[in-house]
Amino acid sequence: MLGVEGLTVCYGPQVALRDVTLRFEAGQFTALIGPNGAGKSTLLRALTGLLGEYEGQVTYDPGHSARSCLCYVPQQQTLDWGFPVTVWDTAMMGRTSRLGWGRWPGARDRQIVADALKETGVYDLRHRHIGALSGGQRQRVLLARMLARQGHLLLLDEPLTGVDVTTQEQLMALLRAQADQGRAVVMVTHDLEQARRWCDRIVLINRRVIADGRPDAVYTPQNIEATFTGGGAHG
Ligand SMILES: Nc1ncnc2c1ncn2[C@@H]1O[C@H](COP(=O)(O)OP(=O)(O)OP(=O)(O)O)[C@@H](O)[C@H]1O
Repeated sequence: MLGVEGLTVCYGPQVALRDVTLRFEAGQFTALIGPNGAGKSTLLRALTGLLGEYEGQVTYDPGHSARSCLCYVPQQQTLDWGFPVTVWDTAMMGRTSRLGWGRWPGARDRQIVADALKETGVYDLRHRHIGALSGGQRQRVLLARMLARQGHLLLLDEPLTGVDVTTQEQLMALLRAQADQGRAVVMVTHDLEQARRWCDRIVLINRRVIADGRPDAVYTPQNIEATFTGGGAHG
């Protein structure tokens, strides 16, 4: 459905990713796991088409373009939470980005946004300014915006950061359900155990792919060591 082939990304002399080939399928919930600076966010940005220069290819299946199908939830701290918009407006952005220029949201769009806010548990906060929310509430709003867009490819960069344990479980169940409904879900996380419980597939990455497969097959001491001791970066 979506993938990269031979992807190499450099920031000046720094190699962020080297010759990465991965394919993400509909109905699959994948966790991207690796240490800080492993290139996980860079990989997600490449998949969105936001990355400027790279070697290799980003591929979409025919009929699926990034423009119409993709939902990207960046790391919470990379966003401007002082921007003067409400929870409702933010979720509606997921809809308007889908509609395109010159088309105004109608009753159906408002219903979709209301449903997304209810599903993520922030409907009652819809009139609140986004700057007045807690970290967990902000994350729920970002997921509501993602749901409102109704895309098929969901890319999430550390969606559980700053979220309490109960909320984390709710959000993971929500993402699992998205995959079960036929969407491709790709999530960057640092939580190995949570990924094991909820995801079909784990990709261990440290500038290159160290291991890729079902959680039990991937979580070997050798793979974990190669990923987190830096062996992956130069090996
Ligand atoms: N815009 C940029 N300019 C220069 N270097 C960058 C840029 N973006 C990322 N890097 C570098 O590329 C490497 C990979 O960064 P990236 O953010 O993709 O890693 P990550 O695995 O998502 O890390 P983290 O878990 O800390 O979010 C890091 O060494 C980072 O410093």
